[in-house]
Amino acid sequence: MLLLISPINTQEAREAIAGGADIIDVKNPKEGSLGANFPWVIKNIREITPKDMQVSATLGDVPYKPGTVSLAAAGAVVSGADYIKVGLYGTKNYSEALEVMENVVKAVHEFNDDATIVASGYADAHRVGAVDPLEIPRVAADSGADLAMVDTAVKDGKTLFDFMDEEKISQFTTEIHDYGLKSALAGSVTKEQLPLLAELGCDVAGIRGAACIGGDRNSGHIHHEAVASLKQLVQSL
Ligand SMILES: O=C[C@H](O)COP(=O)(O)O
Repeated sequence: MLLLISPINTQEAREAIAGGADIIDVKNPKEGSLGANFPWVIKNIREITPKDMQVSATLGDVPYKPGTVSLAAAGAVVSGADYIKVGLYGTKNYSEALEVMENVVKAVHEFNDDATIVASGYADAHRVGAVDPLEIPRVAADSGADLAMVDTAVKDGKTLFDFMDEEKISQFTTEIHDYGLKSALAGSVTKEQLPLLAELGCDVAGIRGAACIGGDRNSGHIHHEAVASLKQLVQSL
């Protein structure tokens, strides 16, 4: 299992790199669960990140606007991201989500054929009217993406497991593996939950809160010691 850590600026990115994160996921929590950051932040973080380490960028909790979202995807790739995450927030069903993802895949591949593309749904999709998370593996596979992910849309202390039980998570990871693709799981995941995530077939664990001092994704800051302790655990699994 790989450890994806979500910094908001270069200072936090340095901490995540020093702590041994596998993927540096540039994010802007002020704009939501998968909030997008600015192109210059992505560019600056790419510049300080070792070349063999992937830099991810979230495009936001995106609306059902395939043109807008594919333009954002192109912007993220041009800014240096080689791992593109799309939060399918404003898409209500499989066909809307597929339309957005197909256009993102096309836009990303115009600039970088090797980039990794992640279709992300939300475990608590019912709270915001988004597409059912169990549709995401099919959306990822049919659109040509590389990973299917779930996160939580509302960051109010509830975790992934408050909305998806072990059986549903397993169903999600098994389906995406059957397509020959990978799974990513997030949603206020704690260090203690990492062994269970690995057991349930998680290929990439996405974390911000648990990598921050005090464990708060908004008021805290990523610290290399917290990241190193997560990484040590992940490596032992
Ligand atoms: O991509 C993963 C997210 O950054 C997870 O953030 P969180 O651990 O604060 O829910």
